[in-house]
Amino acid sequence: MAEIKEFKAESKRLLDMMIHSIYTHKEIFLRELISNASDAIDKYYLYALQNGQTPADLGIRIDLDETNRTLTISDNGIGMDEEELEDNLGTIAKSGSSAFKEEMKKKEEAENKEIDIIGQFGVGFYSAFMVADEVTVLSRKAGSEQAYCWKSDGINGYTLEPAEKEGRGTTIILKLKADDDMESYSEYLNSYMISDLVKKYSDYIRYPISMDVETQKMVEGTEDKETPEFETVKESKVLNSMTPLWKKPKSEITQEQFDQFYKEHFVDYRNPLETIFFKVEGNTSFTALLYIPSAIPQGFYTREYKPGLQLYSKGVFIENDCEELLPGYLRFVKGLVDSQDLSLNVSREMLQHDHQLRVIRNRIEKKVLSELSGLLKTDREKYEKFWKNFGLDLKFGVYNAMGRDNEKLENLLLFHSSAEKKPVTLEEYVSSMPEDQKDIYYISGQSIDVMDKMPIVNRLKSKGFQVLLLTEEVDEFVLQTIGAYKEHPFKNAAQGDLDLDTEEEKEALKNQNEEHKELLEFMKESIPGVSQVRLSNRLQDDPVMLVAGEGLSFEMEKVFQTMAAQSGEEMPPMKADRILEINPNNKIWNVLRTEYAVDKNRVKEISQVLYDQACLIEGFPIEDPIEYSRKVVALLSDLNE
Ligand SMILES: Nc1ncnc2c1ncn2[C@@H]1O[C@H](COP(=O)(O)OP(=O)(O)OP(=O)(O)O)[C@@H](O)[C@H]1O
Repeated sequence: MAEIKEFKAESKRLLDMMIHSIYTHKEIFLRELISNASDAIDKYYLYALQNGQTPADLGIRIDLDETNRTLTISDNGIGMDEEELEDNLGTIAKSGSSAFKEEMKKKEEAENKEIDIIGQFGVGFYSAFMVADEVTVLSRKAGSEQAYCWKSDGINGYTLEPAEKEGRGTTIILKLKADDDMESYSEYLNSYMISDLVKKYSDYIRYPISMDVETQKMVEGTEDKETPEFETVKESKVLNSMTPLWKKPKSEITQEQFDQFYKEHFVDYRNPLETIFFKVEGNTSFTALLYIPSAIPQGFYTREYKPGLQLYSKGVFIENDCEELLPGYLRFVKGLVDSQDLSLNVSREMLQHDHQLRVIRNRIEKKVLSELSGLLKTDREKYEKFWKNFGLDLKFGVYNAMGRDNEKLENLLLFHSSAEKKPVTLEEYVSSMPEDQKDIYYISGQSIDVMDKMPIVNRLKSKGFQVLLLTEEVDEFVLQTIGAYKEHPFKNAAQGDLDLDTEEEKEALKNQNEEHKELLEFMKESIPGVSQVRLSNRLQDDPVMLVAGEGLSFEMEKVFQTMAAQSGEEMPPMKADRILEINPNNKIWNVLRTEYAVDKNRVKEISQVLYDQACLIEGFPIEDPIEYSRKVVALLSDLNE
């Protein structure tokens, strides 16, 4: 009987912690052991080259034995001698791989691109004890005839003794724990489960990982029968695809392969709209394969939608949906990042330094934006398709940045133009402005058609000015955040003074307002809620219009009201200043003037009806519809008198 050696004291504590708390998913034990096997083969590869041997048939094997409840992982890598087994597996957190890397560095052979060691902490091996209550390691070092057997239950120490083994390498046998209420360890004996785990975590390990899997085969000699017979046979199958698509040079990848990869990995049956593939070399080197979907992803607007990119470290899968890799407004981007420079924490489940992530995220952001800007210039139709799906996200990007880095996104924005009858960029708007136009005009509303017919829009159009017709709630906030584009301020056409009149027109209007000051004041007093009633040249044919004062616009008021209603919280009412403008060229103005001399009460009634009408045009509910209807009918009835 071999002598039982104790784990070193600190190792004992670490082991317990390992098994119970470092990893959140028990299944990653397979990833750890496969990564170790792959590292060992890498090391052998180098050893073989240095010793004039030709490495051949390198690979990893998985064997499942239901009867004995064992899962075995074998590799034909470098193997371990007695001392290494003792050192590497008897002391937790002593990584032979990091010692190897140090040595490599010293020899300045680390340049050798073939060597890309995954292990660094010296704890991964122990994850085996999360699923096994006995682990046996049979190992024979390359160049030695003697093998050794290390065995442990993970609690009481380990035994180490000479053993027999054919060929070099390491075989690790896990005796799986018995199933309990919390966990079914038996599932690690299921070949489908193991295939899935290899695909998930170790698909891009560059040596073949093979396993016997059951397949249906036609029984020989039955092919000519009416119903050919089938039998279940076990066949060795390679489970991993080995070379990650993104590790190939761009010139060797077809768009079809990119598309196929997207569809397989990112749950979409459509081809992506755009593929972005790039590598960055430097302090933080990485490869990114990104996609812009051609349609809004399923559940995009629900809480369940998980933004973020897949993260790989040296081809080994680390996590899905890594949000830190993307700014929020690019949450529609799908794809992955693979970096060899990430400082992962011990469990490889979390990233330690957000600095590296920030570097990667900034590069990704820049790249995506420059690709979008290229698309806007070279393929407008495609860009507009993108804009239709994800333009809202870019707008939120502007809004949430609160005026920081406006230049980053402002040139990618599109708004519907009254002149072009299609979306235009701010650059396009400004470059088609007549010389006497100072401001960029916009108006907000529910429908482009309705806004396009609005009196003020017609007025601006008649002067050769185009108007941006905004339909989304966030639009006005976005323009306010930007403030001005190329020194042209944004101006809400339905708000404040537009300063469109000539000096003479301004003078004439001022005089008119002065002359009828008393009537206008009387009207104001008759309408609760308005801050001013005035004559205006803003209107062409229509009798009245409701205009907001400087500050809050009507559309913003509506947005705040909706927000307050949704939150259910008591908020102080956010109200835009209401100004009623009257067209002095409309017949109603004459009526008001005449009636003011004879029947002030009637002027009061007409004023209130006009105000309610202006509210309706602006999309506000009228306060007392019954009263409004009574007044209209009364006024109509008067026509016959
Ligand atoms: N299959 C193997 N063949 C040869 N050596 C191995 C094998 N598995 C483990 N080792 C040795 O045991 C050491 C400890 O392995 P362990 O998985 O605990 O740590 P690591 O791989 O170095 O780091 P990490 O914690 O990042 O996985 C390794 O560094 C390696 O030297």
